[in-house]
Amino acid sequence: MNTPVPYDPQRLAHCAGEIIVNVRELSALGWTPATSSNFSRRMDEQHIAITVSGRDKGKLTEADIMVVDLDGEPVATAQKSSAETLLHTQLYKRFPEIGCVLHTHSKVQTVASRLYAGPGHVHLEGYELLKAFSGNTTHEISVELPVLPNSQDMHTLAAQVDCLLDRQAMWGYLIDGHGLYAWGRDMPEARRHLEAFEFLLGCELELRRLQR
Ligand SMILES: CSCCC(=O)C(=O)COP(=O)(O)O
Ligand SMILES: [Zn+2]
Repeated sequence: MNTPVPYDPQRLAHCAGEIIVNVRELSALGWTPATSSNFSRRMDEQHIAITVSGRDKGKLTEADIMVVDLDGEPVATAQKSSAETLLHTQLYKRFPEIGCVLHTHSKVQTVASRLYAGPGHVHLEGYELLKAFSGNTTHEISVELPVLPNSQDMHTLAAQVDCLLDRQAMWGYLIDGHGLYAWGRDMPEARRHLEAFEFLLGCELELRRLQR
């Protein structure tokens, strides 16, 4: 067994505080029902602060945030990290610039994932809000939000995500019948991307309803 690399407890307190404040707000919107969803923040090059599995995400305290290494192994704790830890660490490992990963289960995200699982992506085009995604300076672009088949095997899901990342730059993906992953360089950017996807998916669902 490898000796765990120590981390700065003050940095953990800072990251945990950021997660707690933001996730309470997301939870109040109804995006984390029934203990679903998970959240993480990069602490340094080797440590990730992430939610403990199974906790009520609307009532997070510091005791509900733990540390894992980039392989998802718990550091200096016997707690069990999110069942979906691998989907977080794969992003941190691959992209050193990623600082925050947010996963939610809103109704809009879940319904959209079911409707667009067939084509395997949601085509988002013509919206001013597309400028919310970092790197986009005009609404005259389109974004393909991938939709992956769900699996209880995180290695299967992570392999699918890796294939997508080989092909395209992206700030998030949906999992069929499950929810949305979104990320950014820090918490505000990850949150902006998450909110933009939620809003744009809501628009697409509303348009489909009106066009019926
Ligand atoms: C009750 S939700 C099922 C698991 C899930 O999808 C999720 O997001 C929460 O899992 P965690 O282990 O992170 O609590
Ligand atoms: Zn989930």
